[in-house]
Amino acid sequence: MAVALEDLKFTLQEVLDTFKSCLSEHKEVFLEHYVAGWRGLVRFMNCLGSVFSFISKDAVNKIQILVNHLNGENGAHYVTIQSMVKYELDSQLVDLTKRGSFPESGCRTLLRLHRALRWLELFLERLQTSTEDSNTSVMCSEAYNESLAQHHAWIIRKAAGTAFWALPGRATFFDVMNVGSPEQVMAVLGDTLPLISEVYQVTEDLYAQNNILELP
Ligand SMILES: CCCCCCCCCCCCC/C=C/[C@@H](O)[C@H](COP(=O)(O)O)NC(=O)CCCCCCCCCCCCCCC
Repeated sequence: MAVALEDLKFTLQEVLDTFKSCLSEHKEVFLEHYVAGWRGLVRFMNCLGSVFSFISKDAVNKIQILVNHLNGENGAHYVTIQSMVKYELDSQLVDLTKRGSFPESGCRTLLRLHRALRWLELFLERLQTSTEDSNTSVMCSEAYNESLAQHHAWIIRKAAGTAFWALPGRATFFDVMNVGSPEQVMAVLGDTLPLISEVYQVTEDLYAQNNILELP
């Protein structure tokens, strides 16, 4: 029952709001909220059709790895992304140069979602400046080519590129977002984009400082 009610009041606004609660006043990123934000995004993507299920499967898999860390016996080290990075690096729990003993480290797993967050940022920026006749598939693939694609093998790029053509048009896309009129969609985007960008940038800086932006 609780789940059904939650589904009923689902709107993209809430998902985007979750990203707002990610940052502490000291600019630490709470992993629990970060993961909750991703859960919501995946839920949204699932509403767009089954051609995206290979993408959501991978995202769900990665979300689950992080949740397992959070709920595991060392969960206290996983409260923020900052504490996770410190803990895993100090304890040598990360494969730094090639895949080996730690294929499910929090650091490498989160890095994949982090790169996808850049795609989201670029895509939402495009949506925000789009007009009625803008093409969502084009916006999506441009955002992808500028971000995630650079980290994907060609077979994945090909599959992703094909899926993007199945995206609904802008009007339907806005309906699925379920935040109201196009003007309200724009307002939500205007509110939220800076926060997503900030979460992205804080994470990017942290990974750069620790030299872990290219984890295998
Ligand atoms: C709205 C349409 C959704 C477009 C989604 C764009 C992202 C396309 C990503 C294609 C990933 C294909 C699946 C496989 C990926 C993995 O190979 C690859 C590498 O992992 P590995 O190092 O463990 O092997 N994984 C990844 O890069 C992580 C991908 C995570 C993708 C999450 C995408 C969530 C999208 C949420 C859409 C929400 C839209 C909201 C708009 C208002």
